[in-house]
Amino acid sequence: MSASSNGVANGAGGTCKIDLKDPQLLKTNCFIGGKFVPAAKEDGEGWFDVFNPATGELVAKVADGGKVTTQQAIETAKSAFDSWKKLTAVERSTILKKWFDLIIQNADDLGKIMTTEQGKPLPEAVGEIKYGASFVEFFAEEAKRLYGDIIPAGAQTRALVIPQPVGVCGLVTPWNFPCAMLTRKAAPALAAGCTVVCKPSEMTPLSALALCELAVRAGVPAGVLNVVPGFHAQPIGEELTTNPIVRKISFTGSTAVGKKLMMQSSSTVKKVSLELGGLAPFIVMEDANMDAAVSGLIACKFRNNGQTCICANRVYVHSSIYDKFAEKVVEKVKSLRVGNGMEAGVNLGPLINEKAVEKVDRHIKDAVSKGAKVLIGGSPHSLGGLFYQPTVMTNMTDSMVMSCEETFGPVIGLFKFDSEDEVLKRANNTNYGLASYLYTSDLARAWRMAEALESGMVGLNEPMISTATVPFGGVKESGIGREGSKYGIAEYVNLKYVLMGGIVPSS
Ligand SMILES: NC(=O)c1ccc[n+]([C@@H]2O[C@H](COP(=O)([O-])OP(=O)(O)OC[C@H]3O[C@@H](n4cnc5c(N)ncnc54)[C@H](O)[C@@H]3O)[C@@H](O)[C@H]2O)c1
Ligand SMILES: O=CCCC(=O)O
Repeated sequence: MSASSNGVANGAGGTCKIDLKDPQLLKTNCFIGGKFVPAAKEDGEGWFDVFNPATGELVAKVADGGKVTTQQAIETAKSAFDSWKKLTAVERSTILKKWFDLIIQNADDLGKIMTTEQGKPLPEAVGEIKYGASFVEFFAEEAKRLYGDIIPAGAQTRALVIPQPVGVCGLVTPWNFPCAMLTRKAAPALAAGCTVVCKPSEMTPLSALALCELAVRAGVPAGVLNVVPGFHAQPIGEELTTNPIVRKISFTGSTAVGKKLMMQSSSTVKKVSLELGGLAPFIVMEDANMDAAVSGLIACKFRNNGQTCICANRVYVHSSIYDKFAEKVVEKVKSLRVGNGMEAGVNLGPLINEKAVEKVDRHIKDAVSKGAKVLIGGSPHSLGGLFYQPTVMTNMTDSMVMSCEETFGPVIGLFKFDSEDEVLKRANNTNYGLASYLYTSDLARAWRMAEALESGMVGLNEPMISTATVPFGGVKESGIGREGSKYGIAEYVNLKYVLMGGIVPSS
């Protein structure tokens, strides 16, 4: 079956038309060698459905790539690597800046595509497009600052260190930030001189493909950026991780899949970066500015309806302020509006799929069965479908699933604690270590606790920690490597050491 020219085809549950200023941004084929092409014959030349999580309508039928399509993309990226790496940093930077400009110019359309396939409210989707674009801008600049070193050596020698692009990179990205997770990888890779093959989530391939259309317009040469969408992730992932041409895998997604890709990548000893799951503790000390902590928690927890890897998952509140804090949080949650993200005034869209709804429901039921008290919400929303009520629970204990499993939904569970030592122990008692949040007015305590928290990132009296300029990433089973900042481009280079001899010292 083939998609119609605007990418919209008839589905049993109705179809969904996206009202775009530029309909050419809605692409449904694979993007290989600078062209939108069907999946390979050997992969069946099939299509898979992308649904709108708010309405259940079919948004588009997208080319269903597999192993052979991925092989073709890898070969294409390999051919493009030779000339792309030879461009000067300024030449690559100029192209990336053009891509950035086009993403910003088309932010409204890109936001509509994202809201339609992912569900987040339109203003939040447009916000993600701008956030995603900021990685392209940042790394366009950073391309020009990929410095090497000269190290003093012997009397007649000098040791040189040259950063060189690693080669073809396989980038695997999730559905929760379909634009920013891709640009956070592709922009530094391209800036460093690498070429890439991306596999977006099967739930949100349209955002990735729209970025490709803009890359063509920006002058990104054919084969430098390739995207293979596919319903079955495994064959694409297997090819990316075992094909010897691919020299680097960068993955964002669940810890379980990250471990698998890391293991698969070991057969060809690839460089690996992993941005995985989190279980962020959000700690409110007795000396915190309570209103700031409440607002911070709402911003942090409900970003993307709780479906963000750095969302607070365990909220620890000092026993002396616990009841008041809970009351204030409930007041704020009452004002959150749930609905279709295309409607004005909506704060929380749908969850991504049935599995996500079941997980949220399971976490709440587990907590309630062990003594938690639901102050607001606690069940699916009356809108039905994938909508869930924003929920606040008290009386949380460490025996509940929410204390050790990522919820990825709009649920706040408040855990009581009595001392700094106790809360640090409980916060660190997990294999995850992505983000932590701490609210306190005591500067010495802020330093002490920030240093003691076992996570790659800490928000100190601050819930919104992500920007292109800082190193994003986790410790323990939350990941390896950093994205964003000067450290983000380092993930896409190998350092070559050259010993230069024959230097005759001046007399
Ligand atoms: N640390 C971070 O920066 C970060 C950012 C966003 C999301 N996440 C995490 O991602 C998870 C949610 O995303 P998700 O549900 O899309 O995760 P997921 O692991 O199910 O999927 C992520 C991507 O991997 C693909 N995939 C799944 N199985 C694969 C396989 N066998 N081989 C190759 N690719 C495979 C999926 O199709 C998707 O493209 C959460 O755990 C969240 O915390 C982490
Ligand atoms: O889901 C995790 C990534 C979101 C972010 O970059 O802040």
